[in-house]
Amino acid sequence: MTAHRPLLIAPSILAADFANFGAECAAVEAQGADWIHVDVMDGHFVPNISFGAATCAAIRPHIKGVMDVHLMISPVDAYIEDFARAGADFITAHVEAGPHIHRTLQAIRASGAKAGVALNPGTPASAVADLLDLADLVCVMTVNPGFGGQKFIDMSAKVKTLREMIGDRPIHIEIDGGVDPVTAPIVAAAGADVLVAGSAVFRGGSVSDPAPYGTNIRAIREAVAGVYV
Ligand SMILES: O=C(CO)[C@H](O)[C@H](O)COP(=O)(O)O
Ligand SMILES: [Fe+2]
Repeated sequence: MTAHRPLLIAPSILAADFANFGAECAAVEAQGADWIHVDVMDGHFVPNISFGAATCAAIRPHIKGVMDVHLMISPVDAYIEDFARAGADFITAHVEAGPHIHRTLQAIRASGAKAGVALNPGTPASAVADLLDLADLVCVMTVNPGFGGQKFIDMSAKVKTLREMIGDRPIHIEIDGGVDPVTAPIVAAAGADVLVAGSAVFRGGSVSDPAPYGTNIRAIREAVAGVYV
């Protein structure tokens, strides 16, 4: 099912120290993070405001690997170039964010970034059926977007459906929301290969004491080791 790709852990800096993003990104990468997940919220598509493209550009030099930008904004298209210029490797937009997600994914790829499409918990897998040729990543939300630290909503049936729909295409299935060592195996067994985790990674650590980040990342990896094959 997923044997051809490694399981990737993408800490969400929504749970990091906002006054210290650059150092937090470097610290969590040094502790074993595969990607850095960056949550952009506009107070309109979701009921919370986080930060925008200028913050992404500021943290980019502190990230050695992949910067994975999750846009919880509407409209999207006018801002794609800003996030691409900020150095996003993946730009993910929500299927619910507007009437023209197909055009949005085209625009993301045209910007040079890889294109992701996100699904809220209430949106079925079928919503991306005609988008897979334009997508490098499908993000399955396991919380209603807008806040970190929420309780996991089991979307494993949707993940299984997506994995079948995707087949052999090189498209990541990313899980976002409430991922920890208890919930990670549920979605990894269903076919997800990128796990976003904010609270469960940053809990207990800090830039001056980053070792807990590594412990928390390893705990998630060890929890999925038996089921991710
Ligand atoms: O997109 C998000 C919220 O809308 C965050 O990426 C997500 O909530 C991660 O945080 P946590 O692991 O604490 O749930
Ligand atoms: Fe996110």
